[in-house]
Amino acid sequence: MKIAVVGTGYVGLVTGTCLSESGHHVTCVDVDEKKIATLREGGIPIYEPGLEELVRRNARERRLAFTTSLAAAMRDTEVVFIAVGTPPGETGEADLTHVLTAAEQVGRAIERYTVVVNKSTVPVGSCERVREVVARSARAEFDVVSNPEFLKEGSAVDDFMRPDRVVVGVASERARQVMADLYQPFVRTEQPILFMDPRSAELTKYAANAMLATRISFMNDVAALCERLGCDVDQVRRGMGSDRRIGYPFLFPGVGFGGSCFPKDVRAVMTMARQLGLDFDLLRAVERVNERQKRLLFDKAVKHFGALAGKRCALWGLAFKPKTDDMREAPALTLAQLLAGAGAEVVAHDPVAAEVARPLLGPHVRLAGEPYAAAEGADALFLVTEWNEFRAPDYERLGQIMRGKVLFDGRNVWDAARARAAGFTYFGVGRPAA
Ligand SMILES: NC(=O)c1ccc[n+]([C@@H]2O[C@H](COP(=O)([O-])OP(=O)(O)OC[C@H]3O[C@@H](n4cnc5c(N)ncnc54)[C@H](O)[C@@H]3O)[C@@H](O)[C@H]2O)c1
Ligand SMILES: O=c1ccn([C@@H]2O[C@H](COP(=O)(O)OP(=O)(O)O[C@H]3O[C@H](CO)[C@@H](O)[C@H](O)[C@H]3O)[C@@H](O)[C@H]2O)c(=O)[nH]1
Repeated sequence: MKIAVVGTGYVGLVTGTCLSESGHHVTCVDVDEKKIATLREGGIPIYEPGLEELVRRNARERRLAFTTSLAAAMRDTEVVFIAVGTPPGETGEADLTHVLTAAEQVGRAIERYTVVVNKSTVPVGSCERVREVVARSARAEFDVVSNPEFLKEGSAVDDFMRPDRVVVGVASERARQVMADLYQPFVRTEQPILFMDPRSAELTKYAANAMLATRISFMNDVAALCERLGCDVDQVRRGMGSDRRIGYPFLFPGVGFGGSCFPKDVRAVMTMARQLGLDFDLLRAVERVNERQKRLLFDKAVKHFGALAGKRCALWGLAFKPKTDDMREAPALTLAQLLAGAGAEVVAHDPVAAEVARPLLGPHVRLAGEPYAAAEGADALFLVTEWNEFRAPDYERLGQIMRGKVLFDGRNVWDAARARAAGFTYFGVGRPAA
């Protein structure tokens, strides 16, 4: 099939590349000329494991192309994906400006039967709004389909290639067949394509993210309880997760959830509910717990040190999760700002996200090119993002180069007993004090 993808961000670029990998001819479009130039030169504008190699190969084999011209990308196209950003508007509702602009441009370029697939995360009813906008200028028949994306950053290619399920909200049999053909290579084992009405598909995306965020805030509250009761949240988590009705994923307590999706999608669901006269109290609590959690390591440091002025604090990890350079709503930003605001000297290291983080951190946070360089002379070391290279630190070396011997492990990945045996004061999240 000939496919166009509008928007070459995390979702659009992964979608376009994976579809070309399955043999289709894909043209990715973006208004950002710099992104398109980078892609045309064989680079990729984001860090996503495994993606660059796939982009290069499919481009070389002429199944994947990049352009800033949507009209050119849509020539003879049977399917066009819309994968542009839906940032939160002022009231918390998803801002549809980019989606509707893209829909308008797509409408003008339609010259043959086309399936318009919305992949962006959008409020219920958006599919219908896209249909109305496209209808104003389309010169041929078309259908609009809702196909929310569930990939996670850091494992996006794998998630797309082997999805737990594919959700397709579709009203027409013709479009349903096109979508079934398109996704068939990715659901060859037992994973289903779940066909449903477009409104239900749109809500499924928000409900899934809100549920996952709820699990995380729930565990962060369980961790707080553990600290006060002298329990170990790791053991409680294992005990809970082994119940098949609960399961293990997304039960890790930490420094709060960040990223471009959970915070904005939780807010969007609350706004959607409020506009309908419903109070989604549960999600208000999820958000409140998350705000508290982003401050947790700072509060622990204040409790331990008293005043932080003049203390040197080293941060390992800045990205909102490992294996990405995405800094959107990263908990590290909150921690760095709080520490710097309290007069501490902050030095941070991230293996990938440092350049993206630099302008967001402000002048008071220094970046180090290497983890131990960040820890040099520090009074305390904070683990914020659990990159693999931070998981087994050299405690002896840290003991020699740090000024103080205090560790704040925001992800519970360090061995508390080993750290304490090496003379460190160790604080985790929901782990018992020594
Ligand atoms: N990032 C994720 O992990 C993820 C996962 C699932 C769903 N989503 C959802 O997918 C959507 C896209 O997210 P993202 O993270 O890929 O966004 P992004 O900000 O990384 O990328 C969006 C891209 O769209 C481009 N764009 C905007 N308007 C355009 C237009 N009219 N024509 C062409 N290009 C245009 C922008 O220049 C940008 O490059 C959002 O709704 C998001 O909520 C994101
Ligand atoms: O047990 C856990 C799991 C995650 N997190 C945090 O939660 C945030 C989000 O992590 P993750 O979900 O792995 O990354 P995203 O790329 O934001 O993916 C989420 O958001 C995407 C955009 O909607 C969806 O497509 C995915 O299914 C959904 O997992 C990060 O800050 C993680 O550190 C925890 O604190 N504890």
